[in-house]
Amino acid sequence: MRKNIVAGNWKMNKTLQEGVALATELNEALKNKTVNCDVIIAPPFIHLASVVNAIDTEKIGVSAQNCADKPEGAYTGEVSAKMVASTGAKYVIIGHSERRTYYHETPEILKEKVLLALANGLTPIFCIGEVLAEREADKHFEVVKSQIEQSLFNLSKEDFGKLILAYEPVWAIGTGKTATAAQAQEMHAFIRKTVADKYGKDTAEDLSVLYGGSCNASNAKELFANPDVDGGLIGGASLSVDKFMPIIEAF
Ligand SMILES: O=C[C@H](O)COP(=O)(O)O
Repeated sequence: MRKNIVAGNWKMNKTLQEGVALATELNEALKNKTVNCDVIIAPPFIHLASVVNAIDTEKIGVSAQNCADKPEGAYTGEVSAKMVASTGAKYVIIGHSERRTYYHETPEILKEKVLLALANGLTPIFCIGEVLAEREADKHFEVVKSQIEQSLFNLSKEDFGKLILAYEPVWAIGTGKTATAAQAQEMHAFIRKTVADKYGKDTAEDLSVLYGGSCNASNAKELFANPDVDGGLIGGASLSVDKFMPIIEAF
């Protein structure tokens, strides 16, 4: 079902102690509050179980930032979707541009990760988005469509309906350069239409599509006010409760 969602991707930040402290502080801040969105945090793998134990997971969902493209076995250093699920985490970010760029994750690899996440009961938060050169060449719609087609259009309608998508223009990530509300709305509407053409209007209307890229307390309200923007995937501004709470409260 389509929901408003604010998700914080901590990336490679915070020691275990700092991460548990941040999660605990957020939990306190949300304790007696009614908010108009689901809240998710995505700490590093090694924090997952401790964070799950430190918070009320009915109020804050926990996500991994990645999972392996293999179910189990001799893959040194990898963490499987099954292991992620065993910590109590319910979500996993897949296809973040940092994984695509720095770790050379291809559409085929991402396709496997999505299948394994779903098979283990995790909700994938699947990231898509163009780099600056692609936007400047007016190829951003084509690029985003092909990212969706290549890694997700093998899914059944039922499985596709379990996904969350996150549109993150790569040029806006960590740069302080946010997409305008109009640019975000235009792309989110395009994403929904792409999904509708393949799976039908009902699936597209039920899908939550988040925006990510320098989203913060000052621009969240304007971004989230768009009809096709269902929330945000927040990096830098999710690393302190003072910065993250106003984004949650932008709904
Ligand atoms: O996953 C989060 C995004 O990459 C956005 O990061 P940012 O808010 O630091 O730009």
